[in-house]
Amino acid sequence: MAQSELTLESLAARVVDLTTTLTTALQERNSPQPSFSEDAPELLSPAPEVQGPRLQLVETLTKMLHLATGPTEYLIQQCLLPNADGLILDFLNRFDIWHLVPLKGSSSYAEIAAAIQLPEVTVRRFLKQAFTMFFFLEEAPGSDRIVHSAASAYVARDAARTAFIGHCMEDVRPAAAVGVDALQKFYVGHKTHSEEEEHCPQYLASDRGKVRGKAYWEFAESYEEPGRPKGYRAERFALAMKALSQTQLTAQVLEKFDWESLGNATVVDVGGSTGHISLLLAKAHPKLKLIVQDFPDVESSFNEVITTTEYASRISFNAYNFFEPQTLTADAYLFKSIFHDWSDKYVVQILRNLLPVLKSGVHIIIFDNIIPPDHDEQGKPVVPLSTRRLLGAVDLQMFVNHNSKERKASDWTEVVKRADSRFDLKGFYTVVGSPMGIIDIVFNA
Ligand SMILES: C[S@@+](CC[C@H](N)C(=O)[O-])C[C@H]1O[C@@H](n2cnc3c(N)ncnc32)[C@H](O)[C@@H]1O
Repeated sequence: MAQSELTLESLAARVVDLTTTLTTALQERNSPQPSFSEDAPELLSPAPEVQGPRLQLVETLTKMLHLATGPTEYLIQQCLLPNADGLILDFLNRFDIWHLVPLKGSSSYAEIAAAIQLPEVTVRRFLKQAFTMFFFLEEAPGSDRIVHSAASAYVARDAARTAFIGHCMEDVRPAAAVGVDALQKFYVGHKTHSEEEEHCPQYLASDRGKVRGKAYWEFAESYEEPGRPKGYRAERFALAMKALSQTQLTAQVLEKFDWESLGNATVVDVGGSTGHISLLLAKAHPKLKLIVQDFPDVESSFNEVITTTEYASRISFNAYNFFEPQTLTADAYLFKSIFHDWSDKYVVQILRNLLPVLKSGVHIIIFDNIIPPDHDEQGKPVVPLSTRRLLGAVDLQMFVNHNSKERKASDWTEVVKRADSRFDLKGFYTVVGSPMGIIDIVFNA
């Protein structure tokens, strides 16, 4: 049905159908149903029979909400809510309210205010807005005591999630605020989009009154402020990547490549950060040896994550700058969430830096977002609205932070072939419910 023909009633009927399909699929798998409570399931089953109707339900409800809201209220909301939502999320995270309310317990407004040395009246004002975002709630309406909601408990349970919020609120938000300034300064009057890294909002953003003026990675490594160690933003970013992985069916996507077919193989995880992807591979494939490459400063965080695990003997660290020629010989090179940080010009350089060590048959495995087409040949949307919105947001975040972009299958083919015609694209593999996919490339000398 065309969007213009949708009515509240037709949407409501579809909501009922999809709700039945989803709850039945969960029951059949003995999976818990979603709930508002602190111990709500963090992620519904990854099975396509669950993820398919779940995403369609979210889309149908979103459309229904849009109709019920109407254009007047919608515009007011769009102008006011993003600023307020960002402010609240930044407040909850920087003052670590997540841990001032105990899981399975409660805290009073006065206790929270005393712990963060803010006036109680201010804390009440900010928390009141947080409740409307489903973060925390009063123990009972009007109560003086605060308890966790499903969403706030989810954040409190894992430091990677607060790291992800910190990255989005403190690294990206100031740059997004000057995104249009960057368009006006660097892009107006040009026919093509610049491939230069310094033409991104990150360069114009400021922190505590000081303009950044440098690339994100350099900024994250070198930034200091009173009370925080130099480079804390880089360490936080590494942890944030772990949180993002938890939401993208990472293990399922990773297994779309037949790792067992490599036999007793060495895999280099280029830009592998603290090694959390290599850890997944080491657990699932005992014959693999993994080498994580990243900036030298990442090694201490890598050691914290990997050395205490039983897989440490098969995962090592190698300090390497991927803008230098590769020196390690391996059976496969994995690039997980690397290339979306770079415009085509730089992707080509990074791929060409593999050439000195490549032999025929070596795999280059790109694990990254693969943007689906907007519509099929009949004009029907290919992916649900919520996925399109999130992918669009990630794409813009790449512009804001790096002047890079997310890529469709045809963009991937084009940039890989631009790097070297001997890179043979064997296939694109995706999983329902994840924006990410595997691109398998084999080098043909
Ligand atoms: C988006 S993160 C991806 C990390 C990891 N592969 C994952 O998926 O979680 C990009 C990584 O590339 C690393 N990186 C950026 N520039 C690099 C360079 N020139 N040489 C080596 N690593 C680099 C960063 O330190 C970071 O760990």
